[in-house]
Amino acid sequence: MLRSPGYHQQERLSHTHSRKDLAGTGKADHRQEPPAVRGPAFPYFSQRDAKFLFTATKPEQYKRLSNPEFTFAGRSNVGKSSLISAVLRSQSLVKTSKKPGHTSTLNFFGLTSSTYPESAITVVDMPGYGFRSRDDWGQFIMEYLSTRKELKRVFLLVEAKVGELKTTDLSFLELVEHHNVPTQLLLTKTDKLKRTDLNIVSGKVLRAAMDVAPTAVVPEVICCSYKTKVGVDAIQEAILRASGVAI
Ligand SMILES: Nc1nc2c(ncn2[C@@H]2O[C@H](COP(=O)(O)OP(=O)(O)OP(=O)(O)O)[C@@H](O)[C@H]2O)c(=O)[nH]1
Ligand SMILES: [Mg+2]
Repeated sequence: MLRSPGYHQQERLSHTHSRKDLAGTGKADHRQEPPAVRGPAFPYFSQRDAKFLFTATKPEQYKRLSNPEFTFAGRSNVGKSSLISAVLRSQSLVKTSKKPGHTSTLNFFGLTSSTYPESAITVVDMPGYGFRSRDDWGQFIMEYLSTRKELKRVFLLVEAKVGELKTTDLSFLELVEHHNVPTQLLLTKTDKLKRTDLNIVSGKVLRAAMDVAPTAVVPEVICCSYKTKVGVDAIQEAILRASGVAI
């Protein structure tokens, strides 16, 4: 059972769009604030350095870790690696590229410091599905999602400007529903969209995801941008709350 208890009881985060918002007046908060990542999770993340743990292209290569694991998934070029580098506050460690299909292995990262030499959480960067993805990637994803006991939550990234879930996203959601993996939508590159459009897109995407994966999908979208750093604090907070780390 991979579901984290009580995830649905999360407090409302800034830059998030909950199911309640969608049914209501559309007064969700999507302010594009200046690049300041100073939410309640900031002390935890700022006191630790990102550390590359290992890389994997097949299940035998990913080691067992006792820490809760958070995996960033989504179509190629949606901004997974960029967002991880912002969340972990390490631009040099996580490689990004303008070209889709850049990340080609499953890359595992931890957070450590001299005071806390053992990382308490793991963040995983997935290769994108869709454009230029490997033929056997679907099988690899399936094995990872179905067997990885450490997996606490998947963040499924959808580019705000695309404005909808593609067939590959829907297939991915069917998988997480089948394997009962809590999955939270991140609407990315929100700097490219007007706030009013963002409200509409958040609602549309969340409803579509919940139709396919009503049990797995966390009923709250985080709107984020690597460029402006909006929503990075909300992702950090979601990670710590789902891990049971006190903040
Ligand atoms: N405008 C804007 N561009 C972004 C943002 N996040 C990422 N990008 C750009 O989008 C491109 C792809 O970013 P990556 O982080 O490498 O995307 P990815 O999902 O890891 O891609 P793959 O590894 O190929 O699957 C890069 O050129 C980034 O600079 C954002 O928030 N806003
Ligand atoms: Mg990448």
